[in-house]
Amino acid sequence: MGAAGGDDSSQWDTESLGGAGQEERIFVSVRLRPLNERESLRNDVSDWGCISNTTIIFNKSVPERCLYPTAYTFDRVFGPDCSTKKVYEEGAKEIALSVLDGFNSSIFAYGQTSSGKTYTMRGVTEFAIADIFDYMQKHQDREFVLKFSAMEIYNEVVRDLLSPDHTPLRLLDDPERGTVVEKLTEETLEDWGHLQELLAVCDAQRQIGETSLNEMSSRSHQIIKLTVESSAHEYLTAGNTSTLSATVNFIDLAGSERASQTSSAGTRLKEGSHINRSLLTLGTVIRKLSKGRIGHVPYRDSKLTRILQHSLGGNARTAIICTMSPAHSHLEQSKNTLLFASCAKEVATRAQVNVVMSDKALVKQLQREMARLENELKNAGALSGNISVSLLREKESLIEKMDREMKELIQQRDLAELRIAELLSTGDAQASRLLADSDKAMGARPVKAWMDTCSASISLDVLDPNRVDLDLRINSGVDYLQYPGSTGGPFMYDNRFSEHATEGPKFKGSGPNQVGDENTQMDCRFPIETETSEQVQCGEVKRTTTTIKDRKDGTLSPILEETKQVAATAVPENDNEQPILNEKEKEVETLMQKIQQMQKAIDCLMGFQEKEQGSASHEIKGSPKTAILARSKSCRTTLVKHPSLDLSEKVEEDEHTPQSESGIWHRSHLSLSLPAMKYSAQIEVKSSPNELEDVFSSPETNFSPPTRHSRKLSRQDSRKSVLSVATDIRTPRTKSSANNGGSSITRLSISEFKRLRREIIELWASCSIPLVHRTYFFLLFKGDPSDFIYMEVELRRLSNLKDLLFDREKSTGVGQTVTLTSSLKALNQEREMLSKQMLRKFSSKYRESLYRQWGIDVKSKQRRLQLARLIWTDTDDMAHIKDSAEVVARLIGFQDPGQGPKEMFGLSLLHGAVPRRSKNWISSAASVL
Ligand SMILES: Nc1ncnc2c1ncn2[C@@H]1O[C@H](COP(=O)(O)OP(=O)(O)OP(=O)(O)O)[C@@H](O)[C@H]1O
Repeated sequence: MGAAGGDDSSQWDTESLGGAGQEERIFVSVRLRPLNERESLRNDVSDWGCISNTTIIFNKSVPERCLYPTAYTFDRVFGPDCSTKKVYEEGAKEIALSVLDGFNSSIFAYGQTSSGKTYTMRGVTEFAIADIFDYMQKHQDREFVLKFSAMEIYNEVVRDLLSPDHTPLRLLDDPERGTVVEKLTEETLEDWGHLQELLAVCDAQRQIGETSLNEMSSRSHQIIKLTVESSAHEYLTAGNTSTLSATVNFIDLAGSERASQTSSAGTRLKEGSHINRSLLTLGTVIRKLSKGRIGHVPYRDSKLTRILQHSLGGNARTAIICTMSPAHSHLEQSKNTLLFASCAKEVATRAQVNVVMSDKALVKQLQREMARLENELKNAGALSGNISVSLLREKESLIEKMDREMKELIQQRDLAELRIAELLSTGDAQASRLLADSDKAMGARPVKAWMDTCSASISLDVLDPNRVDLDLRINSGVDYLQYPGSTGGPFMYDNRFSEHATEGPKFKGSGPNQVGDENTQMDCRFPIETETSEQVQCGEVKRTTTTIKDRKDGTLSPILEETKQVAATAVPENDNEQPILNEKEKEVETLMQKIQQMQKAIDCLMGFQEKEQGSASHEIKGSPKTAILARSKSCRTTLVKHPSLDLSEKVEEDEHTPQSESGIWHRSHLSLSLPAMKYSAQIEVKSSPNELEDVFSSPETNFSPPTRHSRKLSRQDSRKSVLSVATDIRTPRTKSSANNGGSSITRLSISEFKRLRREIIELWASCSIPLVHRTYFFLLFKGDPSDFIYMEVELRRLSNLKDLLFDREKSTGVGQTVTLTSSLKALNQEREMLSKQMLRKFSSKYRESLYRQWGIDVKSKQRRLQLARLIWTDTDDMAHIKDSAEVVARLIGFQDPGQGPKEMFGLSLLHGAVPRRSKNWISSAASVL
């Protein structure tokens, strides 16, 4: 251990000391005193010897040696011949003088009674204080203040050794300084002489008693505290200096003793008991600390450990000098001392420089700190303001740029879609030519007449841009070829032949085509040529399962019969046409891929824009995002209104066979992939009016369900437009024949529509949604492409509402607290209201018919209420739902629900909400979502 405080260059350089907050082990040394006169007289032998500066060994001549370790190593070991000066220099000085650097420090003397603790500590204390005086002498640039105090802990009572008053002192817990002794006398040490006086007072005051082992046995623990405060003169005059303040403790513990050895009794015995108990606590604390502070450290179990808490593993540098008697008679006590020393050397402390600031300096420093913080705040504010403004501008320009790009992409996509439609629509010419060529080759009839009866439409599924639904229809009246598609999905290849048509397409049959055969495998190819003649395009209807139906009378129509024959004949492929076809396929593929890429970019841009604009709530997750490009190339309508056609009902009956009973509505699904392509052609685009017939018409009741509102969503909302573009492109030929009635608008996936509607209906029931809302929604949305958006929104709103209802009472954000119970209650009230309306709105005759229809006894009590409570209850029965909607619609007066636009479905789902129109149904819906 080197001398601390002696090196001027490092006195005030706390960092160079490396002790600021750094962990440091307790410095443990052992001092072995010589056998004293008494021991020598007893012919006691010395059991211990020091073999080096750090190792003490047990005397091998003693038989018990085998029971104990024979060698102990410590930071320093001092033999019997070592002077106290050396013990101080090498075992305590550095620690003691670190007080001059602002570190608290403690020097302990621990050992059995009469082992030389007092002898050692007296010397160490004097040497240390002498060095401190010396240091002060050498550092006139600083002003030092030494404060001396002393106390003893006698029989677990703290006493002031500098005061004649032996009143026990209280221990106080100070949050900063730890345990402090209240009213402890503190003398400012003036000089060496003063120190000697004070030490003498302490000696005089300390409890000393005679035991058989020590004539002057210390019966108490003595703690001498020397607090060193220092500050530089130059700063003192400026009034803003900080002061280093630290305390060094010189602790002379009472010695552990055996009553049998000390022959103590009475007072001595009691003293010894307290001494041993407090030393036991000290040993426990040291042992616990040596194991890494695991668990509770019982500092408060004794006043000694409580007062010395900081010195034992806290903010202090600590050195322990363990004193030992070498006498064989004290072997047991010596071993205990060495055991204690072994534990102590494992204990770590964490000393920090203690700086005390003067009030003036403190005020000045606080002012500086405040100014600095204010400055930082200003800078931060200015910086963040600048950042916010620039960030905002950046985002705005980004949004504008994205908007432009998005519009461009949408335009390109639309053009691409139109291009494909154009290619396909003009394909009939090519098809006619090729078919005619083929027919000529096989002596068949010209195909032009047949082609005039054909229709084709193409549907682009934006959700799955790889898919293009090609809808080819050949009208035939009652006879038809039906291509349900390999999967039986909703998109079917529609192929109807006109009764009067004389020609049909060429089929390359791959299986037997017997009259009346069903599920015949056929390979059907439709070569299509572009009108622009820029490139040749080919659409190919892949291998499909063909169902051939007879006339009612069991005979085949001529065209059907001929077609079947043609199909069975299997025209050989024209090798010359194949490259052309491939080229066309490639172009279509290129177009489709371009569309796909553009759509992705649009979606990406819009998604990002919404995110940027904080309008993510408008996003409709899981939306089918299906865009339709339906194009008729037929001179006749391809979707003929049939009196018995109720598509929605048919769909309900069989999801996997989307063909009408009459079989006049079929589609074929054609999937094509197209690479990117740039378009510049200007193609006239015209939107067709929505001409779908009301699939919910109810002939029995003459009820007029809502007519279609405009299916076309505003282009102002580009997202909406992307989601629900429904464009019908007609060639002049189509236009000229449009008045034949019907429409070529292609419906979206009916199974998807059904799935959504079913989910919605179930959620209506789960959430006890008002029947009026259900009715209006049910009647207004029937599967039109644009309906999907509304349905997705409705589904999402309902899902969220269900989460709310089934979770716990939550505010809906509209000032209402909705629970499942309250919804149900409101629903019951609505049913009661409807039952009352029945009396006013329905004639008794009609009511009776309703009772009978709904299986209610016409003479039973509360018949109207029964009916009101029956409607909208069976979510699985679509007929029930439809009838329920009809009843409610009549009661509420939805005579022309079509006047109520779809936009009204931004209204609240909650009971009591008055249906109203919303200017922006999406934002309204978003508020609920
Ligand atoms: N290293 C030493 N060299 C010579 N004499 C010593 C040494 N250590 C102690 N002594 C003597 O041994 C006797 C007991 O010493 P001291 O009183 O310091 O023991 P102690 O540990 O303080 O005992 P207690 O715990 O009973 O107070 C004293 O007379 C002292 O002078």
